[in-house]
Amino acid sequence: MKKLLIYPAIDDTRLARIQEVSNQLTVCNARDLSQALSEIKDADAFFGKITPELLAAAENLQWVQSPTASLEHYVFPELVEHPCQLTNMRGLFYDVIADHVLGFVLCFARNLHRYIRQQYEAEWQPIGGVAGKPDFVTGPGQVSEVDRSHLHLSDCTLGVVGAGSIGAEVCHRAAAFGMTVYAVDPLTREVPGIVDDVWDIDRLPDLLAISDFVVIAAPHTPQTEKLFRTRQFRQMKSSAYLINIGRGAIVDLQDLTTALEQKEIAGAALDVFEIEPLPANHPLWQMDNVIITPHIAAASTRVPERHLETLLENIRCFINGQPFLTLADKSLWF
Ligand SMILES: NC(=O)c1ccc[n+]([C@@H]2O[C@H](COP(=O)([O-])OP(=O)(O)OC[C@H]3O[C@@H](n4cnc5c(N)ncnc54)[C@H](O)[C@@H]3O)[C@@H](O)[C@H]2O)c1
Ligand SMILES: O=C(O)[C@H](O)CO
Repeated sequence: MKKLLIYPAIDDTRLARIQEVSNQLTVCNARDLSQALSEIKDADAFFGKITPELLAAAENLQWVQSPTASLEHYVFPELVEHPCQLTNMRGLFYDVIADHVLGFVLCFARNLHRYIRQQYEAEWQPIGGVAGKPDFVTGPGQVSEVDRSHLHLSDCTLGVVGAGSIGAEVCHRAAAFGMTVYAVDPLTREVPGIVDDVWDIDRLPDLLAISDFVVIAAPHTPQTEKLFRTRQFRQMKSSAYLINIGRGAIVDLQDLTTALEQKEIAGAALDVFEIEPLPANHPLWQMDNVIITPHIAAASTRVPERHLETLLENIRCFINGQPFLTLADKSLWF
């Protein structure tokens, strides 16, 4: 009989669902650290927050399940060296975060974030127009400044950095809006039906140079930390927008602030930040070309059930000796 240790303890409802999975599994839901330290000795599997102390006490551990998709605060050198397999919670948020990204894209394309600010002031002012003189309607074939200030999405290119489950769904949704879509990724070579040729990450400068919207959907890894600095912003079009729903550590916050102040890029929509919460006195809060959401892009009524389903499926795989649904490479952090 295999033994699964859970620590910190989970609620009775989820525990009952786990116990239903198999009669070949003993489940221990540790109430405190001292119980976890004694129970991990003969545990085969672990779900929760593993630490160097717990890992050192384990004599038979074969599998560790992280409760999060991201692993940057989870892996440590002894875990990387340990022979156990590590699985994460990727793949749960693909649709809801892609919706969040397209919400940002639509705001920038149609200036919705700026019109909402104007609405608070009862200000009737087409963006791009002269105050008090709406010049939206011009002669046949004439394009006004107001026209130019509102993007036609099917004229736009969206570039995705990280074509995993979230990045691929962003590609699908952007293509449905008629956008041209490109992506870079170190491993994925195709987003079926949308991008035949996902470029290797060394073509990031090419992606930045052609994109009207750059979407970061990559994990925080040693390779992606501060991947976006002044140099990368300068490689982007000055009319382009940056969207980050991956991890804050991928974008240097000071360099981004400077790039926005100096109009090296047109704007940014950010769900994640190098410093969270973003300090109340940070200049980004006051910029009308910046949209800020407080790390909630994954918030959804469906995610908790998917989270549990992923855990249950990985438990089934473990018991039956099948490949895990969400195996991670411990040394790569994803
Ligand atoms: N904003 C949020 O609340 C929120 C919620 C969930 C996940 N996330 C973040 O989104 C990330 C992606 O989630 P997912 O479910 O799509 O994971 P995933 O594992 O399916 O996809 C990650 C993709 O990033 C690629 N990648 C790795 N290194 C890269 C690099 N150097 N450059 C470009 N791409 C790289 C991987 O090859 C993979 O295709 C997570 O790791 C997490 O950090 C954020
Ligand atoms: O990585 C994850 O699981 C999400 O970002 C929630 O923190």
